[in-house]
Amino acid sequence: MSPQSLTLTDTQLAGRLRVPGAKDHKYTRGVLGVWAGSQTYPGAAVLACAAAVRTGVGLVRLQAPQRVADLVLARRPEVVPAAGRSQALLIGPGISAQDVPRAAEADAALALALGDPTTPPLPAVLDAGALPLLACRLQAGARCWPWHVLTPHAGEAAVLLSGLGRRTSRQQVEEDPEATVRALSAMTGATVLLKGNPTLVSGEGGQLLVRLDPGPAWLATAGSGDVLAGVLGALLAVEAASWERPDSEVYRVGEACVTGRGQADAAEPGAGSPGPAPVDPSAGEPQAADSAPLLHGSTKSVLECYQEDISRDSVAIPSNKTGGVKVSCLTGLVPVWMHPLLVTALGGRIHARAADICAGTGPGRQGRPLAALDLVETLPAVLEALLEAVQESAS
Ligand SMILES: NC(=O)C1=CN([C@@H]2O[C@H](COP(=O)(O)OP(=O)(O)OC[C@H]3O[C@@H](n4cnc5c(N)ncnc54)[C@H](O)[C@@H]3O)[C@@H](O)[C@H]2O)[C@@H](O)CC1
Ligand SMILES: Nc1ncnc2c1ncn2[C@@H]1O[C@H](COP(=O)(O)OP(=O)(O)O)[C@@H](O)[C@H]1O
Repeated sequence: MSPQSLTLTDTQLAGRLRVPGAKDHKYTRGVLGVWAGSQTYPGAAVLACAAAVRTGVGLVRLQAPQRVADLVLARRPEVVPAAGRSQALLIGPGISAQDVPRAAEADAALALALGDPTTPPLPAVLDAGALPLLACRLQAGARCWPWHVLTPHAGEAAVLLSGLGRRTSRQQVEEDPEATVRALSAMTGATVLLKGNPTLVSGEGGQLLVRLDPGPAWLATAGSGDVLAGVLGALLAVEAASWERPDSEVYRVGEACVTGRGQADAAEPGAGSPGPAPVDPSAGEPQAADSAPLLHGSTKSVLECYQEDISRDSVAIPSNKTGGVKVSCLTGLVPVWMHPLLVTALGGRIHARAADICAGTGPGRQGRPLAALDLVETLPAVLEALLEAVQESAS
């Protein structure tokens, strides 16, 4: 694949949003495990957890020192300050290497997110204090997968690149953010959102780049990146939860991988290709042609989709079922390997739109200062507007 730069509309991005169905409960809507906040930076955990809750995840679990947990609960009593199974992780806001015990906890969570030969990786947002820890683990031989979303600002990107052996200054990152974000994606294997103006997302080893509307410069305020991390964490958890449903897209992709269905669609991209036949959830597990390792609808099956040497261009699926809307992207079909990029870009877009509302910016309007917590309270309205846009484009 040659390097590509994608332009994605709000409606295309919003197609990745999921509306809960009648049979959903909190565990099917996504559980996010958060390692954020420390004695020095307790507020980062408040902002990240509140943002995740307001983005619409089923449950947020927090692993943090008591004082941090107390502050989070005072603001968001929905958060559960205890360990348990999570479908996605958010690691790093408000954690620094100087706080050695707290950094060690984050590092243990990072090991969980990265997986090992016996345990598959988990989708995870790796922000702030998680990034230097990641550099060490990558130097020791670990590798990210596309559902690891890194969210450095220019300073953190410089430290991360340097930690990976490419000595880079913050100034160099700011001079060439595109080269930086592509290099980080290539060197880590992750999806990378480089914050700032511009805000750029790169995936597929740096081959794909999305340039996002950065939002107003009022966003340059303490904690707004922690809010973005919470939004992204929630989106990943919702996405990962959907993999466990027998009628999910990934379940269907798994079927396409095993049976070869879907390849014909890719040969004739666009123009309303129907994609693999829908799975009838009432019919029990669909039968695969050979063995059915990809049909369990779990994180493992998603991992196998990436690990199998499938022809990437041939695994195309009809996009998201939100209201039966087709989210056309490039060809009218959204290949599974583009999902992390789209979900990450969607998070960035939600964040920027929330900022526009809070700051009151728009054509000819300079707006007003915003505070990071204001962004959080605006998130439901942003999500509602995006979902409405998807519905309108379908009708
Ligand atoms: N209320 C809170 O608890 C807050 C906690 N925060 C946490 O504070 C910790 C330290 O965060 P910092 O970002 O200040 O990192 P640092 O203080 O470690 O800054 C690292 C370097 O990056 C540069 N830098 C900082 N922001 C930049 C940007 N947006 N673009 C380019 N360069 C930039 C700085 O000049 C510095 O050279 C993180 O864990 C973060 O999550 C911040 O999010 C602020 C709010
Ligand atoms: N000049 C700017 N224009 C638009 N957005 C900006 C600008 N500067 C920073 N931002 C955005 O503000 C957020 C700041 O995040 P970050 O640097 O992590 O702050 P914090 O660590 O305080 O949360 C990012 O989303 C970034 O893209």
